[in-house]
Amino acid sequence: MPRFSSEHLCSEWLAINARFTADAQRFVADFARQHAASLSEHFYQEMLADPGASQFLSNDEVQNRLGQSMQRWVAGLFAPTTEEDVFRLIAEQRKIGEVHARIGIPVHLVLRGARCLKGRFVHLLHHTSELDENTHFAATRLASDTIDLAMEIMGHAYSVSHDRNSRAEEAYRLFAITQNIANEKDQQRAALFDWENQLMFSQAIGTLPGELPRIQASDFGLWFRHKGIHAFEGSDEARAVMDTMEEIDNVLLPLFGADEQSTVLGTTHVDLLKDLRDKVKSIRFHLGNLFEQNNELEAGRDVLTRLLNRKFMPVVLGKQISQARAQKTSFAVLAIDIDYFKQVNDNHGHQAGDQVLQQLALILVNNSRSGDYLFRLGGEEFLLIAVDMDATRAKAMAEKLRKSVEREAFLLPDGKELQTSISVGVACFEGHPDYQLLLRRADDALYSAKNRGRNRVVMATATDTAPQANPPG
Ligand SMILES: Nc1nc2c(ncn2[C@@H]2O[C@H](COP(=O)(O)OP(=O)(O)OP(=O)(O)O)[C@@H](O)[C@H]2O)c(=O)[nH]1
Repeated sequence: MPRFSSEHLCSEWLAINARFTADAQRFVADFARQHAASLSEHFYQEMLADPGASQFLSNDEVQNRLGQSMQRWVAGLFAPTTEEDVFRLIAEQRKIGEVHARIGIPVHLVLRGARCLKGRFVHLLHHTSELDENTHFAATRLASDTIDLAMEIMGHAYSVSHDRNSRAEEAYRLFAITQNIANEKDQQRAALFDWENQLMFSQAIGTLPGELPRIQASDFGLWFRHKGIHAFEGSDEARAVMDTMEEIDNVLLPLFGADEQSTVLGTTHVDLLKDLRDKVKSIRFHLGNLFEQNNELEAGRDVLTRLLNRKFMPVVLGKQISQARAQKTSFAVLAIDIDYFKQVNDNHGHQAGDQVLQQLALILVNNSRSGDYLFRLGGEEFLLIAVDMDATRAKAMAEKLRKSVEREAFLLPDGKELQTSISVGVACFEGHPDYQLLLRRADDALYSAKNRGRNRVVMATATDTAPQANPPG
């Protein structure tokens, strides 16, 4: 999606301001600052009364934070004095748009919120007795145009981010259905070949048309109709495979069976065979393309450890958050990092380091449940998403993991053994819809575990409070 450059938007922002006198600009900026708190309060009253919007605002943390952010946003929007200020404002609107997309707030609610704010702003201006008619008119236009431009920038960032999230979501769905794409591809090609052989044999021995093996009922047909079609949903090629299978079963197969020289509706037996072969060829061709296009799905896994890589982390966290909010459950995020891993590489070589990473991945797999998600985020950093988990159990799980690593004798390529340890930062979902906040809390807790001496678990307690250390042992 093409987007206007920051320079272009900056010139538009400045052009809006330039249409008004310096006095009018100052007045609006002061007015916004003075009324930021009451505008924010009005906004939340209105939005909480809306059942569609209140689900995104029902959490205390959201309300407290958003109330303050909203006041800052209103107070800062009309006060740019330099180009640098405008660039900063543009970046801020983009960031807000991205957060809205990440949280999944429907765009109409964002626009509704903007309308509500604008209406209140105009209302307050209207009831300000000190204003002469000209200033009132200028202030209303300036406020309105500025909010519109801010919403436009926000809206654009929203759609770009939303598109990206949808593509990741789509890829994840596909990934989940067809776990090992290379295997699946070989298996399905073989299944298609099997059906073709069976058909040739059946028709060679004179099987009646009604009893010939139907492609839609074959292993390949079943897989494609029930799994493939979902995995490749929306693609023209998948539709073409479905149509071709239907045509083979419903049009071509009933024409078989007559003796070899006869013609059916002007079509000879040989023509029929050629037609069938062409149709199977086209299925094979489309299938190859479908798998080819989705080859990058394998990129969802880390090659060294076979854990998930960070590609699908936003999708998985987004899904967990929606589920936890809907079912009023909790889950935990464990940020895990090997201590002094650089020394392993330095002292024993990179290959030894790789082997340690693989063994650690195995310990993580063995100490988590099959519903949990394990990611290698890069280097020696791992992330465990422990589903249906409260803080007490998450802490126990992290401790168990830490102890398992501490006890493990890691085997090196030269046959020697090595002891190592991990630091873990644990954050539990608290109701905030933005997964970045949760990750940040887990990261801060991990950072704190490192600072306090490593080989320990630190729980990130409630938002904005200092993480609490859990002494090792
Ligand atoms: N063997 C191997 N090493 C890697 C890989 N990815 C990153 N590393 C190394 O991991 C090391 C990470 O070192 P640091 O970030 O300094 O952290 P550390 O030594 O573990 O220290 P603390 O985390 O502070 O306890 C670096 O030396 C990287 O080169 C990999 O895939 N294989």
